[in-house]
Formats: sequence, structure tokens, C-alpha cells
Amino acid sequence: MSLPTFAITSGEPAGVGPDLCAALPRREWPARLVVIGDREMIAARIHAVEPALDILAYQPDGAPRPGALEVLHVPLAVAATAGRLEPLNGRYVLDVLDRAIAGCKSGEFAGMVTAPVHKGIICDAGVPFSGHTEYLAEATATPLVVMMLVGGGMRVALATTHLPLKDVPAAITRPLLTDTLRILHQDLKARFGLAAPRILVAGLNPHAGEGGHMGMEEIEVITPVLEALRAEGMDLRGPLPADTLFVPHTLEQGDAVLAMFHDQGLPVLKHASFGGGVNVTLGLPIIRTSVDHGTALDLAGSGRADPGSLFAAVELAIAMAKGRRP
Ligand SMILES: NC(=O)c1ccc[n+]([C@@H]2O[C@H](COP(=O)([O-])OP(=O)(O)OC[C@H]3O[C@@H](n4cnc5c(N)ncnc54)[C@H](O)[C@@H]3O)[C@@H](O)[C@H]2O)c1
Ligand SMILES: N[C@H](C(=O)O)[C@H](O)COP(=O)(O)O
Repeated sequence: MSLPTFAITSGEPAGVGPDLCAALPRREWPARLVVIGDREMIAARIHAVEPALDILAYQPDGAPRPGALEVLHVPLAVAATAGRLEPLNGRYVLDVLDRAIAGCKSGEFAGMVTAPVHKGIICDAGVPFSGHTEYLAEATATPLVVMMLVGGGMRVALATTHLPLKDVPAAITRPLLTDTLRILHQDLKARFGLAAPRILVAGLNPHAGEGGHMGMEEIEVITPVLEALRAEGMDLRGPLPADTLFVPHTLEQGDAVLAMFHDQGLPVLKHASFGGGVNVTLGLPIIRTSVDHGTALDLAGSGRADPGSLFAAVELAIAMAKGRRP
């Protein structure tokens, strides 16, 4: 029986992504994993972190070579140095992503798993880029996607993603919240096997606005959306004060949390599971999971980067493709 094939994008070449890819053959996967990136750069990093590994996945007779890494070559613009960002390679990082997206769309890949990229250096290269999540939405012509991180026994989704904090209140509108909750609810059912997902929704302001004394978004935006969607049958609790939403007895009343902004939800989850969590993009026509950490330039090429989150991201992508409850 042929195994499903997943693209693993090796990410920022100065970061830990290539090192983490080198660790993939430590396990036997129930899938074929194709790492996308510059072959020479990845080979050099493999020699630094996994000297025993042979990059060639196939023996001369074409048979798979056990314990090797299969690399689909996308060329760097200029040589990469671990730990040193180079704007001239910003376009390369996007070329790697584009190759994986094309393969997911064509059916060549059952899904894609992304190693970390550095958003700033891609912007410095002249391409406005705020994250894989937004890039994938555009590349697949999906009007709205939802970022959700899974780890530490939690699922935390975000109503807004990579926005300056000052722009968050205006971004939280009734249409955005309605569509975000619909996507979250639908994908918890379809991709995570939950028949009737229970979603805990955070407020935006301290103490969920304290009855309007500390902000009006809960009264004017969040509560009306929750009431309308409850009337459709969704199990939604909130708006809940975010400071106590994450205490265990509240968390256990939900299957997922919807936080209003990036640093309301993610610090809690990363505190509980950093290095073992997974970032998944909901609402896409393709499967995409990712690590829960960044480029860790300080560790690139050292062999000290922990591949746990990449392994968890591969496991989740495989489970999602099988339609199993992850
Ligand atoms: N999925 C992604 O592409 C992704 C996710 C998060 C951050 N980023 C980007 O990464 C860049 C750097 O972000 P940052 O410095 O805030 O966070 P970071 O996760 O790169 O580093 C934070 C700390 O965690 C450590 N760390 C990270 N990954 C590790 C691993 N696998 N094993 C052991 N230790 C690890 C680092 O050494 C550092 O001390 C930014 O440009 C950010 O936007 C990308
Ligand atoms: N917000 C993510 C995190 O903190 O882990 C990270 O920046 C990656 O986002 P994308 O998947 O959109 O690149």
C-alpha cells in the first residue's frame, strides 16, 4: 500500500528549520516525507547536526534508502549561514512555500508541514509578509482562515492574528467573529472529530469589559454574535474574562478557546507546551500544520534545537489526512 506524501518546508535557511528536518529520519513515519529546500544547504546542515545521515533518499537502483532524507530541491539565491539572516534569500523562502502549496493543490502532497520562517526578513526583502497563515489564505483564495494552536491539552484559536495591538479592537467586527466561529466550529467537527464542539470565547477587555465600564466591545460586538450563533445551535460560552478563562476548571468545560488576539491566547498555550505544540490553519482547502516556535537563530546549526514540535506537527498532519481524531 502506498503511503501518503507530505511536504515539509524547511523554512528560513538561517534558522533551525533545516536542522529540524535533519531529525525527521530518527522516526519511522507512516507517510513519505519530502523536505523542500536547497539541497546543498540542507546537506551541509545535516552534516552539522546529524553527521551519520545520508541526504540521498534513493539508492542507485531507485529503491528507498532506509533512514535517509528525501529533498526536493529549490535553489537558494545566495549561500546561507546558520544564524545570519540574509534578505536576498527572502524570495527563496516563499519559493519553497509556493512549491508545497502547488503540490497540495495538485494532489501531489496530502498536506504540508512548515518549519519556521522569519517574517521580518521576508518583509525586508521587499515582500509584505505577516505569516504563513495569511500567505496561505491568499495563495488558496480563501477569504478567511483561522489560526489555532494545539498543545498542553488545549486548543487555542485566534480571532485576529499578526496585527499591531492598536489595530485589534477595530478588527474585531461582528462579521469577522461570526465567520471565525463558523470556521472553528466546522473544522473542530470535520478535522478533529468533535460532534458538538464546545467553544469558550474570551472577551477583549479586562474582566470582559466589566459590564461596559472597561470597554464596550463585549456588549456591542461579541455578545450579539454569540447570541446569534447559539440560536443556530452552537455551544458557545462567553465572553469570558481572559485572565480566568484558562484556569483548569473553566478550560475543561470547552473543547477549544477563541482568544481575541495573538498574545491573549498564545502565551498561555506556549507556557504549557512550548516545543511540543502545533500550529494548524483552519478553513483552508488543504492541510497545513506547523511548529509552535520560531527560527531560533541562536540555535541554528548547533544541533541543540528540539524537533519535538516538528514531530508533533507531522503527526497531526498525518492524523488530519486520515480523518482521525488528533
Ligand atoms: N511557524 C513560524 O514560522 C513561526 C512561529 C513563531 C515565530 N516565528 C518567527 O520566528 C522569528 C523568531 O521569533 P522569536 O525569537 O520570538 O521566537 P523563537 O521561537 O525563535 O525563539 C524563542 C526562544 O525559544 C528557543 N527555541 C525556539 N525553538 C526551539 C527549539 N526547536 N528547540 C529549542 N529551543 C527553541 C529559542 O532558542 C529562543 O530562546 C520571528 O521572526 C517570528 O515571527 C515563526
Ligand atoms: N503566530 C505563530 C506563533 O506564534 O507560533 C507564528 O507567528 C507563526 O504564524 P504562521 O503560521 O502564520 O506563520
